[in-house]
Amino acid sequence: MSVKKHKFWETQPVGQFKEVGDSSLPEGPIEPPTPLSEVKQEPYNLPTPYEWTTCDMDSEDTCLEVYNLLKNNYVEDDENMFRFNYSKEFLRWALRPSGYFRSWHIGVRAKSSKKLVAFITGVPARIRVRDEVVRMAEINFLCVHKKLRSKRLAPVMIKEVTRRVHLENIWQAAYTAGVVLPTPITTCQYWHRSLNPKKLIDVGFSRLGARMTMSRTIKLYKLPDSPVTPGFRKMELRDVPAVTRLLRNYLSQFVVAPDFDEDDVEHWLLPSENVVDSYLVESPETHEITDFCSFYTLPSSILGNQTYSTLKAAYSYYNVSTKTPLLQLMNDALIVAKQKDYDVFNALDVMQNESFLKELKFGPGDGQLHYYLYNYRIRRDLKPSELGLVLL
Ligand SMILES: CCCCCCCCCCCCCC(=O)CSCCNC(=O)CCNC(=O)[C@H](O)C(C)(C)COP(=O)(O)OP(=O)(O)OC[C@H]1O[C@@H](n2cnc3c(N)ncnc32)[C@H](O)[C@@H]1OP(=O)(O)O
Ligand SMILES: CN(C)Cc1n[nH]c2ccc(-c3ccc(F)cc3OCCn3ccnc3)cc12
Repeated sequence: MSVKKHKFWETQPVGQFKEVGDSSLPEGPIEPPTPLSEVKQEPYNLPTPYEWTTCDMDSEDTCLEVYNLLKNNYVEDDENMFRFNYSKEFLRWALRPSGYFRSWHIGVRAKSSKKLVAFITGVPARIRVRDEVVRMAEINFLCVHKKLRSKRLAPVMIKEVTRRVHLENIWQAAYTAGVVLPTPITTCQYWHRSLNPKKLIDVGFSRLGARMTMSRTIKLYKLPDSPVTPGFRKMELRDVPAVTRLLRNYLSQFVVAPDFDEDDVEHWLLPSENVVDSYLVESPETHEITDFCSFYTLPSSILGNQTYSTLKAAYSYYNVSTKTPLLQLMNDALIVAKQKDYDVFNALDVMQNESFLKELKFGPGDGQLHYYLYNYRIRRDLKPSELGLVLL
């Protein structure tokens, strides 16, 4: 039982720590929707020196401001050696799916300097929880400038994005965090597969194994020069209907998963240079599409290293295997990532990922990623293998 005081989160419609284990509480929304006329019409108050701003990600200048705020102030690993460095094109992709609301791309500026000092976003998504498809907001990119931390700005930003989501008649949300908050629906481990072990050791991401030399380590992680599966190729626009069928069928086995339609698949899974890569297996005999794998590109800045400034990382996204063994499919994903000069391939232990992690020489990461639902209780917390949702 956690004794931590969550002064803000205790006021929110989320599972509270003291309720953990009380399976008498019904599954579903914690609070009913409010009539739209009763939703607060005006923004929450910020401390005097600050003002709200809506960030138009189509604007090159604004997108650059958001990029720089995150590049300098967003998530770091536990040892503060790396910081996510989401690219501008990645941010535009992540924040503008079909049906997005510009008003959910919320910034805070200092009134005097007009500098962007904080950010939080939502994008609309249809998330299935068991048999219920729920319209939700996926909340992400919460960031307060390092100089403005511990001033209780985050709760104001969370309340403001909640208010703007409510105005669109959406009452649930999904989000993930590396920190424990009331109350995770599941807690995942992340794993790393070295592709460029020399660089990873040089920058301190990995350590040379005991009784291992560098050349032995390079050999250990060596991969073939090209994919081994016949019919393995990049996804194209014409594949959207087949990939949608394949993915919907695969995701139906999980307790929580996105309810992707063809529009969603076109946006989230069609390859986009330096943002998202997706491949499929088209049977050379029948031309049926039998398997699919994808990863997104999220570099991390390397803090305080003279030689290298950036870690090029691929993150496992959605993968479906119906004919090709998942192990072989994911090994082909590793092979193309290595071909494209990624340093490391990361994966969470969600979906069926656990079945390939150890065998493909992934090593465990040093932290966890917690998944949360807002205003939606589920009967008991899930195993990572019951989760079919990957947030960026
Ligand atoms: C119906 C629609 C609903 C939509 C909304 C749904 C909910 C969406 C929720 C958001 C989901 C975002 C998902 C996402 O973006 C992915 S998680 C990544 C979050 N961002 C970072 O870690 C970047 C670096 N850190 C920062 O910028 C600051 O430390 C942040 C801004 C994180 C906190 O700023 P700060 O200056 O360090 O702290 P105060 O302002 O003084 O505030 C302290 C309070 O904030 C609570 N806190 C700390 N970290 C949090 C986190 N990651 N989520 C939620 N709450 C978080 C903390 O527990 C405390 O509340 P408590 O006293 O109750 O414990
Ligand atoms: C998901 N999305 C919301 C971003 C996000 N927020 N908080 C996080 C905490 C961990 C991971 C994560 C997820 C998968 C993974 F393989 C490695 C990870 O972090 C490694 C540690 N690290 C942090 C920064 N640079 C390296 C992502 C996130």
